[in-house]
Amino acid sequence: MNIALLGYGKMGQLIERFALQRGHHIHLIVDENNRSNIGVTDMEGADIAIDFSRPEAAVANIDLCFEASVPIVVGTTGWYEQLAEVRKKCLDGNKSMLYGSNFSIGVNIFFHINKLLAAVMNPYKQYDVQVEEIHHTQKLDAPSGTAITIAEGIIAHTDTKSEWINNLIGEGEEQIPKANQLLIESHRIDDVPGTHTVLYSSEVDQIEFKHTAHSRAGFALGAVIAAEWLSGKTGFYQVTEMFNFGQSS
Ligand SMILES: NC(=O)C1=CN([C@@H]2O[C@H](COP(=O)(O)OP(=O)(O)OC[C@H]3O[C@@H](n4cnc5c(N)ncnc54)[C@H](OP(=O)(O)O)[C@@H]3O)[C@@H](O)[C@H]2O)C=CC1
Ligand SMILES: O=C(O)C1=N[C@H](C(=O)O)C[C@H](O)C1
Repeated sequence: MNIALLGYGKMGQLIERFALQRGHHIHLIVDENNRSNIGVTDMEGADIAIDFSRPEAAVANIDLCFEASVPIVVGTTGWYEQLAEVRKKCLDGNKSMLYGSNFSIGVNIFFHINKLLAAVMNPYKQYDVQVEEIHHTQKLDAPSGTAITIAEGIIAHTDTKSEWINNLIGEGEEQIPKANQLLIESHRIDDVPGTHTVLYSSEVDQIEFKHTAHSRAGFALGAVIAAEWLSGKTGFYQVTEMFNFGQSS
């Protein structure tokens, strides 16, 4: 495939490496030198675009791909308050898009088991649940997109929780969650690629369910595989739809 890379930072550069390894061609790289001039004609000849840019840039990049009728895989997080609007544009215009807070296979297995675990824990009201995420200090958004997906999976399977709140540790006063609120605690520590933990705590014990990324390689390879999966499809997809781990909701 001819790939347009929208964003050429830590992830964009790694995605280029995996894409070349898998026999793809990099058709266009949008970086700080050319991003103010990119238009529909620059997208001509691209079979697919992969966006790993910045929260405030993602939606404009998606719009450009819709206008150019180039399918787009979006890994950028921090723009999900506009998700419903983007989904409508995609479906109304008969365009093609796949997005996901995390493209690694390990985290997608984690997402699946997280929902099963939440359903198992639901009757045991003596346990309170919390999500923790740790990322490098350059991360722009908090909580991480992955932590939001985890929290949504728990809320969907837990009677007592109806919304999440976030405390970014070290940044201002911490909120105390109400009984219906699921706390996501965010920590920023140099060089951490991404660690997510779900904790169920009672007076007598604690259950911890944890995923630790050792590098960004799983995210980058997953994004290239997602582009291959989206190729030839029309519609609006989430990364979780690429996997079939058996019964889930
Ligand atoms: N879904 C997943 O599996 C994963 C998602 N992510 C997400 O991907 C995003 C990028 O992460 P990462 O690569 O680590 O971040 P980086 O900051 O290393 O790279 C982002 C790059 O995008 C550039 N950029 C800014 N504006 C635009 C624009 N309008 N068009 C194209 N590029 C632009 C930035 O340039 P400049 O610095 O000049 O602004 C920067 O080079 C984040 O939102 C992160 O949360 C990260 C890992 C995995
Ligand atoms: O910014 C990052 O680095 C990451 N962002 C994604 C997120 O917000 O969940 C995925 C991964 O954890 C790394």
